[in-house]
Amino acid sequence: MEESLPLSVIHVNKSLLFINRLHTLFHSIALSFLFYYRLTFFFQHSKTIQTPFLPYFLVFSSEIILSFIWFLDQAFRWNPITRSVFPERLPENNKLPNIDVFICTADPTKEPTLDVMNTVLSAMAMDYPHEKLHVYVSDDGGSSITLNGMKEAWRFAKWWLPFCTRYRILCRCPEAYFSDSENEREDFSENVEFVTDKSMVKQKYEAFKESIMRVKRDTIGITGQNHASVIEVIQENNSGDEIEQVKLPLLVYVSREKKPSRPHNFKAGALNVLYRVSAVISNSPYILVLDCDMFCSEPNSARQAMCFHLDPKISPSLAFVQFPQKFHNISINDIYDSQYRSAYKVLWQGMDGLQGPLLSGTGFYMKRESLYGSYKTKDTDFEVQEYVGKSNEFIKSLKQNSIPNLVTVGNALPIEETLLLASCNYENGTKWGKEVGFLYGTVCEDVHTGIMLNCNGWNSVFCDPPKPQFLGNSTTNLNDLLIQGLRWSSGLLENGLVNICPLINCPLRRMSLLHRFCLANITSFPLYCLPLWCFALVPQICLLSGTPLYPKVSEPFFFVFAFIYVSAQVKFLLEVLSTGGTFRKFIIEQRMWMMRTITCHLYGLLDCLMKEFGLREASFMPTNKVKDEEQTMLYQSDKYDFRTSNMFLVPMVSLMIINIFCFISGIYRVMCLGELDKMFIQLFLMGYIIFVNYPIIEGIVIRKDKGRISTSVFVTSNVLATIITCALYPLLKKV
Ligand SMILES: O=c1ccn([C@@H]2O[C@H](COP(=O)(O)OP(=O)(O)O[C@H]3O[C@H](CO)[C@@H](O)[C@H](O)[C@H]3O)[C@@H](O)[C@H]2O)c(=O)[nH]1
Ligand SMILES: [Mn+2]
Repeated sequence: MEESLPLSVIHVNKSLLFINRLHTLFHSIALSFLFYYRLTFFFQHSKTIQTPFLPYFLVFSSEIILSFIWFLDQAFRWNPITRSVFPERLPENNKLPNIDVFICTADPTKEPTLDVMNTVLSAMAMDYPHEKLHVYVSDDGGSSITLNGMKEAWRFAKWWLPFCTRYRILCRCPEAYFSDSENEREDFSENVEFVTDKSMVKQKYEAFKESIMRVKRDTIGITGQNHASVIEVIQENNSGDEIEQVKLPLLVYVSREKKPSRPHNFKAGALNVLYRVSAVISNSPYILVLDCDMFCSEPNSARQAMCFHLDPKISPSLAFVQFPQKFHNISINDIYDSQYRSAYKVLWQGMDGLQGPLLSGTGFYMKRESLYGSYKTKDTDFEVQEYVGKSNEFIKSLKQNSIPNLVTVGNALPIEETLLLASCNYENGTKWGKEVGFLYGTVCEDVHTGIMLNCNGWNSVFCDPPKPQFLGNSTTNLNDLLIQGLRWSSGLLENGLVNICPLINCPLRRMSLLHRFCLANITSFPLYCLPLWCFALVPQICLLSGTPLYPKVSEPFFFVFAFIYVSAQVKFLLEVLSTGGTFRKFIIEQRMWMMRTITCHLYGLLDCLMKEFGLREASFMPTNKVKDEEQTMLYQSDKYDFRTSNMFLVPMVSLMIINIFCFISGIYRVMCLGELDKMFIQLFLMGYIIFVNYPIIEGIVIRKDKGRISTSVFVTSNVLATIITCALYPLLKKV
């Protein structure tokens, strides 16, 4: 009886589905009227040349691009689903499969060691048989600080893990646990033994913290870009500890070899080294990947993921179970939309109803086998070596089909072999990063790898339980956010335009059309920058010269445009409200969309093109994770921190100046020349842009704090705005 109960169920919100499809239908009809209107204009235009051609052409092209991306976007809304899991129905502990946990860190100055170790500890303390967990940390910085931190973490784990298990602690990240009193379980808070144990463990934690803080920078001779491979299994150093023997998960430090002359392929390169090294040590059939800033906040994710991986109906084609990225450092109003609401509350659910969500870089349980590529089709040993490299131990691990090499900790570990597997030259002439493992050639290795898996016929599952299983650090200032956004848009475009174009390059039988649309949408949405730049400039400058680009209010086609605007806004508002947002969030998300699109998506596009033409090298700048008091204060009081480079700020401010200037001139025209009927839509567009981006005006005019927009930026932006206006005005009027 027990056996027949499902491990997971799917929920479909029928009314949501109905509303979505109805909206798609009506909105598409309205868009076809819009196209009809524009095309008839071009048709008539060729006969009567009164109005300039260029602005119409630009606006119409922008409308086509926007509609195209909107159309692809509807695939996410077609069949959204959610899932629930029943981990209590899993087989007993000794029948559960082994799991290897991969944690990546790159730079101890940008990624504080204490935080990284908290991630390590939270993963070691998961509610899963400890002998079945193996935690591997990749240190791309090759820093003794990290290695030392892991030794300290290991010592502390001997106290932390038994404490978590004994009292069934919910939050297993020590820092989060000790800084939040709400983490206590009701049933123990009165218990005397618990209280003494807790204070004892807390003391140990303080000591652990101090020992990490105490370590001075001791990295003379090695730098992040130049060091030999180091692999060390963190072990008992029987220092006569008074504590009883506790079984801890295996903990391994891995720092791959790096040479300045050799490309190291960023995080994907690091993950592939962990993938090989772990194959000859533990070779677990499942892999959990975590960024160093993303800790396990609840201990159950492994069991929840197993509800899919061990389900005979889902498992055969299942590559990975993705959990959403959720963040612990987000303020109530979330002024930067740092939580990426739409991705993890709308898009991933939508893809889950098709072939499964995209790989999101962290918080996923991957089936080891899914990254083998087509190794099974290779016949001779020679072919296999050409494919995955020369390590016989590694090749053996593939054949063993996930039987662990290591059963008990303390066996002689193949360290020599692992050093070879972590060396720079190992991948020479093989298919690593092209067909095997995580893919190279992009700074969005996650999306790229996910798409490749889909193309090879693998599926994925989105698991978003009510309580967040993983909590990370999101970007909470404009500078970090825009730098990260630039990297993403450049990487995504690279995926979409260059590496694998999802619309064209996947075998049809392996991927449905709708899923293809989703992938195409995700990899091409940075192209939004083209229409948005156009809508931020062309109608504005045309208003100055009195060129109307839209139908008059008194014409019937006015209602087509009005309908499109209102229907898009209402649909979006409903979506925000129904996924836990507020009206304010609805405005904030539009603002961030505009700010990101105007700046980082444009630069991302340029970056991608330059990389394509060999003018620039790919770079992965890790996001800053060090907290800054002042910046946090601005963030918590909902003030934008405009301290970012001029490259980002000046275009934003210039466009705002142009919009305000044209809006005022527009009002004048309306008053003096009575052109409201003719110019209403253009005037409205400017009003809308100014209203949504009001904080920029505040940053220039009202604010006095350090995060405001400085006078020099304002002056530079004015110069740029004047140049743009003077250049475009005659062009848009005459051509
Ligand atoms: O050369 C590198 C660069 C980065 N990392 C690690 O990669 C992770 C992600 O880097 P982070 O700076 O935190 O970037 P984010 O923009 O926050 O990361 C998002 O975007 C990345 C792709 O651009 C994904 O890999 C991540 O999972 C996703 O959270 C971190 O653990 C880094 O330590 C490395 O190991 N080696
Ligand atoms: Mn991160």
